[in-house]
Amino acid sequence: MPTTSVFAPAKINLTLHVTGQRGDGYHLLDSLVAFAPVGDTLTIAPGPGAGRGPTLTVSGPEAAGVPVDGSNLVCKAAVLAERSDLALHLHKSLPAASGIGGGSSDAAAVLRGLDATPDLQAVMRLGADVAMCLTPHPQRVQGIGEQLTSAQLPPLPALLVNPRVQVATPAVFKALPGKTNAPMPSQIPGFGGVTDCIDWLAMQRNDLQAPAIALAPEIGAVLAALITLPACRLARMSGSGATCFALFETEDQMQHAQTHLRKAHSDWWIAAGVMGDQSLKARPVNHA
Ligand SMILES: C[C@@](CO)(OP(=O)(O)O)[C@H](O)COP(=O)(O)OP(=O)(O)OC[C@H]1O[C@@H](n2ccc(N)nc2=O)[C@H](O)[C@@H]1O
Ligand SMILES: Nc1ncnc2c1ncn2[C@@H]1O[C@H](COP(=O)(O)OP(=O)(O)O)[C@@H](O)[C@H]1O
Repeated sequence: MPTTSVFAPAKINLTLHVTGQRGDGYHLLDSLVAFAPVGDTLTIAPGPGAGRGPTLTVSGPEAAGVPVDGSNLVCKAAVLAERSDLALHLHKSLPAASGIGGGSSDAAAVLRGLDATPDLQAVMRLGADVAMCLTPHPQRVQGIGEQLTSAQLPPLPALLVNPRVQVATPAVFKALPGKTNAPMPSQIPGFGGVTDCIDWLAMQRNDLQAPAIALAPEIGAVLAALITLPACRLARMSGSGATCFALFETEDQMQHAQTHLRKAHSDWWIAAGVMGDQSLKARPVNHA
Protein backbone atom coordinates (compact mmCIF):
# COMPACT_ATOMS: atom_id res chain seq x y z
CA MET A 1 0.00 0.00 0.00
CA PRO A 2 1.23 3.55 -0.68
CA THR A 3 2.02 5.87 2.23
CA THR A 4 -0.97 8.11 2.86
CA SER A 5 -1.27 11.43 4.73
CA VAL A 6 -4.54 12.74 6.16
CA PHE A 7 -5.19 16.13 7.73
CA ALA A 8 -7.13 15.98 11.02
CA PRO A 9 -8.70 19.42 11.54
CA ALA A 10 -9.69 20.96 14.87
CA LYS A 11 -13.40 20.66 15.66
CA ILE A 12 -14.96 23.80 17.06
CA ASN A 13 -18.29 23.79 18.91
CA LEU A 14 -19.65 27.19 17.86
CA THR A 15 -22.58 26.41 20.16
CA LEU A 16 -23.02 23.62 22.71
CA HIS A 17 -26.42 23.28 24.35
CA VAL A 18 -26.77 20.44 26.87
CA THR A 19 -30.40 19.39 26.62
CA GLY A 20 -30.64 16.26 28.76
CA GLN A 21 -28.92 13.22 30.18
CA ARG A 22 -29.37 9.56 29.26
CA GLY A 23 -29.70 6.73 31.76
CA ASP A 24 -26.08 5.71 31.09
CA GLY A 25 -24.85 9.17 32.11
CA TYR A 26 -24.06 10.49 28.62
CA HIS A 27 -25.47 13.95 27.92
CA LEU A 28 -27.77 14.92 25.07
CA LEU A 29 -26.35 17.77 23.04
CA ASP A 30 -27.48 20.29 20.45
CA SER A 31 -24.33 21.76 18.93
CA LEU A 32 -23.30 23.58 15.78
CA VAL A 33 -19.77 22.61 14.79
CA ALA A 34 -17.31 23.85 12.19
CA PHE A 35 -13.76 22.76 11.42
CA ALA A 36 -10.61 24.90 11.37
CA PRO A 37 -7.73 24.75 8.88
CA VAL A 38 -5.52 24.04 11.91
CA GLY A 39 -4.90 20.43 12.85
CA ASP A 40 -2.80 17.30 13.19
CA THR A 41 -1.39 15.26 10.31
CA LEU A 42 -1.63 11.48 10.30
CA THR A 43 0.62 9.35 8.09
CA ILE A 44 -0.35 5.74 7.36
CA ALA A 45 2.36 3.40 6.01
CA PRO A 46 2.86 -0.37 5.81
CA GLY A 47 3.93 -1.76 9.19
CA PRO A 48 5.56 -4.85 10.66
CA GLY A 49 2.72 -7.17 9.76
CA ALA A 50 -0.63 -8.57 10.76
CA GLY A 51 -1.04 -9.87 14.29
CA ARG A 52 1.55 -7.48 15.76
CA GLY A 53 -0.77 -4.50 16.13
CA PRO A 54 -0.32 -1.07 14.56
CA THR A 55 2.87 0.78 15.55
CA LEU A 56 2.70 4.47 16.41
CA THR A 57 5.17 7.33 16.61
CA VAL A 58 4.22 10.88 17.58
CA SER A 59 6.02 14.16 16.85
CA GLY A 60 5.21 17.84 16.62
CA PRO A 61 4.83 20.83 18.94
CA GLU A 62 1.96 19.25 20.93
CA ALA A 63 3.32 15.68 21.13
CA ALA A 64 4.23 15.79 24.84
CA GLY A 65 1.98 13.54 26.92
CA VAL A 66 0.11 12.05 23.96
CA PRO A 67 -0.05 8.26 24.43
CA VAL A 68 2.06 6.21 22.00
CA ASP A 69 0.58 2.84 22.92
CA GLY A 70 -2.65 1.08 22.00
CA SER A 71 -4.66 3.57 24.08
CA ASN A 72 -4.10 6.25 21.45
CA LEU A 73 -7.33 6.73 19.51
CA VAL A 74 -5.48 6.28 16.20
CA CYS A 75 -4.46 2.74 17.24
CA LYS A 76 -8.00 2.00 18.40
CA ALA A 77 -9.34 3.22 15.05
CA ALA A 78 -6.86 1.03 13.11
CA VAL A 79 -7.90 -1.99 15.19
CA LEU A 80 -11.56 -1.17 14.55
CA ALA A 81 -10.76 -1.11 10.82
CA GLU A 82 -9.08 -4.52 11.27
CA ARG A 83 -5.74 -3.12 10.12
CA SER A 84 -3.09 -4.19 12.61
CA ASP A 85 -0.47 -4.22 9.82
CA LEU A 86 0.16 -0.47 9.82
CA ALA A 87 2.86 1.97 10.88
CA LEU A 88 1.09 5.15 11.99
CA HIS A 89 2.75 8.50 12.53
CA LEU A 90 0.99 11.42 14.12
CA HIS A 91 2.24 15.01 13.89
CA LYS A 92 0.45 16.76 16.77
CA SER A 93 -0.26 20.45 16.37
CA LEU A 94 -3.47 20.50 18.45
CA PRO A 95 -3.19 20.58 22.25
CA ALA A 96 -4.61 17.37 23.76
CA ALA A 97 -7.67 17.30 25.99
CA SER A 98 -8.60 20.84 25.04
CA GLY A 99 -12.17 20.77 23.66
CA ILE A 100 -11.24 20.81 19.98
CA GLY A 101 -11.46 17.08 19.38
CA GLY A 102 -7.83 16.42 18.50
CA GLY A 103 -7.90 12.75 19.43
CA SER A 104 -11.31 12.25 17.82
CA SER A 105 -10.22 13.98 14.61
CA ASP A 106 -7.06 11.82 14.54
CA ALA A 107 -9.17 8.66 14.89
CA ALA A 108 -11.49 9.84 12.12
CA ALA A 109 -8.42 10.54 9.93
CA VAL A 110 -7.37 6.89 10.27
CA LEU A 111 -10.81 5.72 9.15
CA ARG A 112 -10.86 8.22 6.25
CA GLY A 113 -7.33 7.31 5.18
CA LEU A 114 -8.19 3.60 5.15
CA ASP A 115 -11.55 4.20 3.49
CA ALA A 116 -13.01 2.17 6.35
CA THR A 117 -16.73 2.34 7.07
CA PRO A 118 -17.39 0.73 10.46
CA ASP A 119 -20.96 0.99 11.72
CA LEU A 120 -21.95 4.12 13.62
CA GLN A 121 -22.21 2.41 17.01
CA ALA A 122 -18.64 1.12 16.73
CA VAL A 123 -17.43 4.59 15.72
CA MET A 124 -19.23 6.12 18.73
CA ARG A 125 -17.49 3.65 21.04
CA LEU A 126 -14.18 5.25 20.01
CA GLY A 127 -15.54 8.58 21.26
CA ALA A 128 -18.68 10.68 21.00
CA ASP A 129 -16.91 13.23 18.78
CA VAL A 130 -15.49 10.79 16.23
CA ALA A 131 -18.58 10.50 13.99
CA MET A 132 -18.76 14.26 13.37
CA CYS A 133 -15.02 14.33 12.56
CA LEU A 134 -15.57 11.80 9.75
CA THR A 135 -17.33 14.57 7.83
CA PRO A 136 -15.33 17.71 8.68
CA HIS A 137 -17.79 20.28 7.40
CA PRO A 138 -20.26 22.50 9.31
CA GLN A 139 -22.99 20.42 10.88
CA ARG A 140 -25.58 20.35 13.61
CA VAL A 141 -24.85 17.60 16.12
CA GLN A 142 -27.55 16.06 18.31
CA GLY A 143 -28.07 12.96 20.44
CA ILE A 144 -24.79 12.29 22.22
CA GLY A 145 -22.94 13.12 19.00
CA GLU A 146 -24.33 10.57 16.55
CA GLN A 147 -27.14 12.59 14.92
CA LEU A 148 -25.53 14.75 12.25
CA THR A 149 -27.19 17.26 9.92
CA SER A 150 -25.13 19.31 7.44
CA ALA A 151 -25.35 23.07 7.94
CA GLN A 152 -24.59 26.00 5.67
CA LEU A 153 -22.32 28.59 7.28
CA PRO A 154 -20.34 31.45 5.80
CA PRO A 155 -16.54 31.19 6.23
CA LEU A 156 -15.78 32.39 9.77
CA PRO A 157 -12.38 34.01 10.47
CA ALA A 158 -11.34 32.88 13.95
CA LEU A 159 -8.61 32.79 16.55
CA LEU A 160 -8.26 29.64 18.66
CA VAL A 161 -6.67 30.14 22.06
CA ASN A 162 -5.72 27.70 24.81
CA PRO A 163 -4.33 28.94 28.13
CA ARG A 164 -2.38 25.71 28.62
CA VAL A 165 -4.62 24.23 31.25
CA GLN A 166 -6.33 20.86 30.80
CA VAL A 167 -9.87 20.26 31.99
CA ALA A 168 -11.26 16.71 32.02
CA THR A 169 -14.47 16.38 29.98
CA PRO A 170 -16.33 14.19 32.56
CA ALA A 171 -15.49 16.68 35.35
CA VAL A 172 -16.93 19.59 33.35
CA PHE A 173 -20.18 17.73 32.55
CA LYS A 174 -20.42 16.78 36.24
CA ALA A 175 -20.03 20.42 37.31
CA LEU A 176 -22.98 21.49 35.13
CA PRO A 177 -25.83 22.02 37.62
CA GLY A 178 -28.83 21.79 35.23
CA LYS A 179 -28.75 19.06 32.60
CA THR A 180 -31.98 20.08 30.82
CA ASN A 181 -31.42 23.29 28.92
CA ALA A 182 -33.13 24.76 25.87
CA PRO A 183 -31.96 23.46 22.48
CA MET A 184 -31.09 25.75 19.59
CA PRO A 185 -34.06 26.92 17.48
CA SER A 186 -35.43 23.99 15.43
CA GLN A 187 -34.29 25.65 12.18
CA ILE A 188 -30.83 27.10 11.79
CA PRO A 189 -31.47 30.15 9.61
CA GLY A 190 -29.92 30.68 6.19
CA PHE A 191 -27.24 33.31 6.76
CA GLY A 192 -26.71 36.16 4.30
CA GLY A 193 -23.12 36.58 5.44
CA VAL A 194 -20.68 36.52 8.30
CA THR A 195 -22.31 39.45 10.15
CA ASP A 196 -25.74 37.90 10.63
CA CYS A 197 -24.22 34.48 11.29
CA ILE A 198 -22.18 35.89 14.21
CA ASP A 199 -25.24 37.85 15.43
CA TRP A 200 -27.20 34.58 15.54
CA LEU A 201 -24.36 32.62 17.18
CA ALA A 202 -24.16 35.30 19.87
CA MET A 203 -27.74 34.45 20.88
CA GLN A 204 -26.80 30.79 21.43
CA ARG A 205 -24.67 29.30 24.25
CA ASN A 206 -22.03 26.87 25.38
CA ASP A 207 -23.61 25.43 28.52
CA LEU A 208 -20.27 23.92 29.59
CA GLN A 209 -18.51 27.30 29.63
CA ALA A 210 -19.52 28.41 33.15
CA PRO A 211 -18.75 25.05 34.82
CA ALA A 212 -15.40 24.89 32.98
CA ILE A 213 -14.49 28.41 34.19
CA ALA A 214 -15.40 27.34 37.74
CA LEU A 215 -12.88 24.47 37.42
CA ALA A 216 -10.24 26.47 35.51
CA PRO A 217 -10.49 30.26 36.00
CA GLU A 218 -7.82 30.77 33.29
CA ILE A 219 -10.61 30.16 30.76
CA GLY A 220 -12.36 33.30 32.02
CA ALA A 221 -9.11 35.22 31.55
CA VAL A 222 -8.86 34.02 27.93
CA LEU A 223 -12.44 35.06 27.17
CA ALA A 224 -11.87 38.49 28.74
CA ALA A 225 -8.73 38.98 26.62
CA LEU A 226 -10.47 37.84 23.42
CA ILE A 227 -13.56 40.00 23.70
CA THR A 228 -11.43 43.14 24.09
CA LEU A 229 -9.38 42.41 20.95
CA PRO A 230 -9.93 44.95 18.16
CA ALA A 231 -12.90 43.94 15.92
CA CYS A 232 -13.67 40.77 17.92
CA ARG A 233 -17.40 40.05 17.46
CA LEU A 234 -17.83 36.97 19.68
CA ALA A 235 -15.69 35.02 22.14
CA ARG A 236 -16.76 31.60 23.45
CA MET A 237 -15.32 28.32 24.71
CA SER A 238 -15.32 25.20 22.47
CA GLY A 239 -16.49 21.82 23.78
CA SER A 240 -15.61 21.17 27.40
CA GLY A 241 -12.65 23.56 27.15
CA ALA A 242 -10.22 24.93 27.76
CA THR A 243 -9.75 26.17 24.15
CA CYS A 244 -11.76 29.29 23.29
CA PHE A 245 -12.44 30.92 19.94
CA ALA A 246 -12.88 34.53 18.84
CA LEU A 247 -14.78 35.43 15.66
CA PHE A 248 -14.07 38.30 13.27
CA GLU A 249 -15.78 39.54 10.11
CA THR A 250 -12.62 39.64 7.96
CA GLU A 251 -9.31 37.78 7.71
CA ASP A 252 -7.41 41.07 8.04
CA GLN A 253 -9.12 41.73 11.37
CA MET A 254 -8.33 38.17 12.47
CA GLN A 255 -4.63 38.56 11.59
CA HIS A 256 -4.39 41.96 13.27
CA ALA A 257 -5.97 40.56 16.45
CA GLN A 258 -3.61 37.57 16.35
CA THR A 259 -0.56 39.85 16.29
CA HIS A 260 -2.00 41.83 19.20
CA LEU A 261 -2.74 38.72 21.28
CA ARG A 262 0.63 37.02 20.65
CA LYS A 263 2.42 40.12 21.98
CA ALA A 264 0.34 40.11 25.17
CA HIS A 265 0.21 36.33 25.79
CA SER A 266 3.27 34.54 24.47
CA ASP A 267 2.53 31.69 26.90
CA TRP A 268 -0.84 30.78 25.34
CA TRP A 269 -1.40 28.41 22.39
CA ILE A 270 -2.77 30.63 19.62
CA ALA A 271 -3.84 29.69 16.09
CA ALA A 272 -5.71 31.56 13.38
CA GLY A 273 -7.77 30.41 10.40
CA VAL A 274 -11.03 30.63 8.53
CA MET A 275 -13.45 28.03 9.89
CA GLY A 276 -15.84 26.14 7.70
CA ASP A 277 -15.56 23.05 5.52
CA GLN A 278 -12.24 21.15 5.72
CA SER A 279 -13.49 18.07 3.81
CA LEU A 280 -11.24 18.63 0.80
CA LYS A 281 -8.16 19.39 2.86
CA ALA A 282 -8.86 16.35 5.06
CA ARG A 283 -8.78 13.92 2.11
CA PRO A 284 -5.94 11.38 2.01
CA VAL A 285 -2.89 12.26 -0.10
CA ASN A 286 -0.97 9.26 -1.47
CA HIS A 287 2.82 9.24 -1.68
CA ALA A 288 4.31 6.82 -4.20
C1 LIG B 1 -17.87 17.82 24.97
C2 LIG B 1 -17.60 17.47 23.53
C3 LIG B 1 -18.53 18.30 22.60
O1 LIG B 1 -18.26 18.09 21.23
O2 LIG B 1 -16.28 17.79 23.07
P1 LIG B 1 -14.79 17.83 23.73
O3 LIG B 1 -14.77 18.78 24.85
O4 LIG B 1 -14.44 16.46 24.14
O5 LIG B 1 -13.91 18.29 22.58
C4 LIG B 1 -17.92 15.97 23.26
O6 LIG B 1 -19.26 15.70 23.49
C5 LIG B 1 -17.09 14.97 24.01
O7 LIG B 1 -16.77 13.95 23.11
P2 LIG B 1 -15.59 12.88 23.41
O8 LIG B 1 -14.46 13.55 24.10
O9 LIG B 1 -15.34 12.15 22.14
O10 LIG B 1 -16.34 11.98 24.45
P3 LIG B 1 -16.10 10.49 24.95
O11 LIG B 1 -14.65 10.17 24.90
O12 LIG B 1 -17.07 9.59 24.27
O13 LIG B 1 -16.58 10.64 26.46
C6 LIG B 1 -15.80 11.21 27.48
C7 LIG B 1 -16.71 11.52 28.65
O14 LIG B 1 -17.45 12.71 28.37
C8 LIG B 1 -18.76 12.63 28.86
N1 LIG B 1 -19.72 12.81 27.75
C9 LIG B 1 -19.29 12.82 26.46
C10 LIG B 1 -20.19 13.03 25.44
C11 LIG B 1 -21.55 13.23 25.76
N2 LIG B 1 -22.46 13.45 24.80
N3 LIG B 1 -21.96 13.20 27.05
C12 LIG B 1 -21.06 13.00 28.05
O15 LIG B 1 -21.44 12.99 29.21
C13 LIG B 1 -18.86 11.30 29.58
O16 LIG B 1 -18.56 11.53 30.93
C14 LIG B 1 -17.76 10.48 28.92
O17 LIG B 1 -17.28 9.50 29.81
N1 LIG C 1 -4.49 10.96 19.13
C1 LIG C 1 -4.66 11.54 20.32
N2 LIG C 1 -4.40 12.85 20.48
C2 LIG C 1 -4.60 13.44 21.68
N3 LIG C 1 -5.03 12.80 22.78
C3 LIG C 1 -5.30 11.49 22.67
C4 LIG C 1 -5.13 10.81 21.45
N4 LIG C 1 -5.51 9.53 21.63
C5 LIG C 1 -5.89 9.41 22.91
N5 LIG C 1 -5.77 10.58 23.56
C6 LIG C 1 -6.19 10.83 24.96
O1 LIG C 1 -7.51 11.39 24.85
C7 LIG C 1 -7.72 12.44 25.77
C8 LIG C 1 -8.62 13.52 25.12
O2 LIG C 1 -7.91 14.12 24.08
P1 LIG C 1 -8.58 15.02 22.91
O3 LIG C 1 -9.38 14.19 21.98
O4 LIG C 1 -7.46 15.80 22.31
O5 LIG C 1 -9.48 16.00 23.77
P2 LIG C 1 -10.93 16.63 23.65
O6 LIG C 1 -11.89 15.45 23.61
O7 LIG C 1 -11.07 17.49 24.88
O8 LIG C 1 -11.02 17.46 22.44
C9 LIG C 1 -6.34 12.92 26.16
O9 LIG C 1 -6.27 13.08 27.55
C10 LIG C 1 -5.34 11.85 25.68
O10 LIG C 1 -4.69 11.19 26.75
